[in-house]
Amino acid sequence: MPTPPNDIVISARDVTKTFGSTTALQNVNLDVHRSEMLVLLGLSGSGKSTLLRCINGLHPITSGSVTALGTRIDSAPARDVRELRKNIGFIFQHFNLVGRLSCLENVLVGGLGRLRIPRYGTLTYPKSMRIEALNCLDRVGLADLAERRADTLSGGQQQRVAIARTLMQRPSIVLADEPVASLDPENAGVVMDLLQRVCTEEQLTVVCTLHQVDLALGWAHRLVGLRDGEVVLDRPASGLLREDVMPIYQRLAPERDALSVVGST
Ligand SMILES: Nc1ncnc2c1ncn2[C@@H]1O[C@H](COP(=O)(O)OP(=O)(O)OP(=O)(O)O)[C@@H](O)[C@H]1O
Repeated sequence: MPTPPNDIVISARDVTKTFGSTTALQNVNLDVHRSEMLVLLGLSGSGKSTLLRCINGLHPITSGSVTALGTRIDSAPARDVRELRKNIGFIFQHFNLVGRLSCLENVLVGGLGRLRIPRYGTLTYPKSMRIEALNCLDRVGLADLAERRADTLSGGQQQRVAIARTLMQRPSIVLADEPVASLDPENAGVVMDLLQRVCTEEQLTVVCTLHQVDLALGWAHRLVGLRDGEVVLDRPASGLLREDVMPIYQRLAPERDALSVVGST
């Protein structure tokens, strides 16, 4: 059954982004639906991270339009973009936790956007937020490590704390830039499981960049392939095979190109 248009939470229209003489994105069109887990694939330099950063307004686009949660990021007043960003979580390859803080306080930082004044130290946060943060840690299976310094955790555990911090932000959209690139295969699976769970159980929309095709096929609802800044593959993951995806990593002459761009879900 086709998804109703009002279920679209991110919409990119003819997005082009240049850095000087480099064209990082070229006429990208993409609609992402509520509760969809979309994985962006492509060679290094194909534009995956740039697209994520254009979606949350970290990179101003050169032309086209980007709408997220009903706000035109490319033309909205800065204040509206700041409000929108509170609804967009970002997960980084290197976790970006504050190593000397406890896991609980790192998670509490995710809720700072809801407070008028900054807090320093777990006990300065309202009790309701401390309970919520503990609950977020519990959802990633790490409640028992709440008091541990973040820099004593393994990489996989740190990424789970980063996901808990994002949940504490109560976002509608989660952007994840190579969230498993620093992890071993087992921990990568755990993190992908968590991202998929927040997507389906909490109705969040996840857009995630990956280099591992097998992880994308295993966990994504939809795969989008970029090549030289252009969308060259856009298919539901269900029924998709590795060999359907691999051509995005080849640089073929256009007349020999095995890919045909397929419309979204
Ligand atoms: N801030 C920047 N200044 C100049 N050029 C940039 C900047 N950010 C990205 N680029 C260029 O834009 C292109 C796309 O880069 P991007 O980082 O989006 O690719 P990617 O697919 O995410 O790569 P990777 O998989 O290695 O992270 C590259 O040619 C890159 O050098």
